[in-house]
Amino acid sequence: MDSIFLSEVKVQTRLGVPDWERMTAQTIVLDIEIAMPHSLSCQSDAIEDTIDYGQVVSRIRDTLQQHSFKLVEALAEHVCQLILKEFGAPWVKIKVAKPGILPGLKALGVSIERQASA
Ligand SMILES: Nc1nc2c(c(=O)[nH]1)N=C([C@H](O)[C@@H](O)CO)CN2
Repeated sequence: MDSIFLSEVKVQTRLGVPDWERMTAQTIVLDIEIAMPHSLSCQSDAIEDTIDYGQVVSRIRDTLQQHSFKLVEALAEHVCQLILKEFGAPWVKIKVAKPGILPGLKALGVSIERQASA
């Protein structure tokens, strides 16, 4: 399986269980792996034959600016479903990290993976 990876993508979004936390945007960090539907672009050298990672990042920033979530789990699911449906990926794995939330640790969050439904 060929895949695209996006490491430590910083995104501004409103996220958190308490209402006050969702009143202003905070920085979250995403690590994303996206399976490619095929490996055609390796031979064709054409952007049309692959998932354009620049468009993926742009779409994620756009949707997370418009939406607000309480849980990192719900945010991760939203981004997974967007990538599967809008970019035709067969599989995606996402790690969502919230840095600097609790004292004594660098970041916390979730990692989920999803497959496109048949
Ligand atoms: N499993 C989770 N636990 C918690 C979350 C979450 O998104 N998933 N969020 C919070 C709060 O938003 C916290 O990060 C800041 O007040 C607590 N636990």
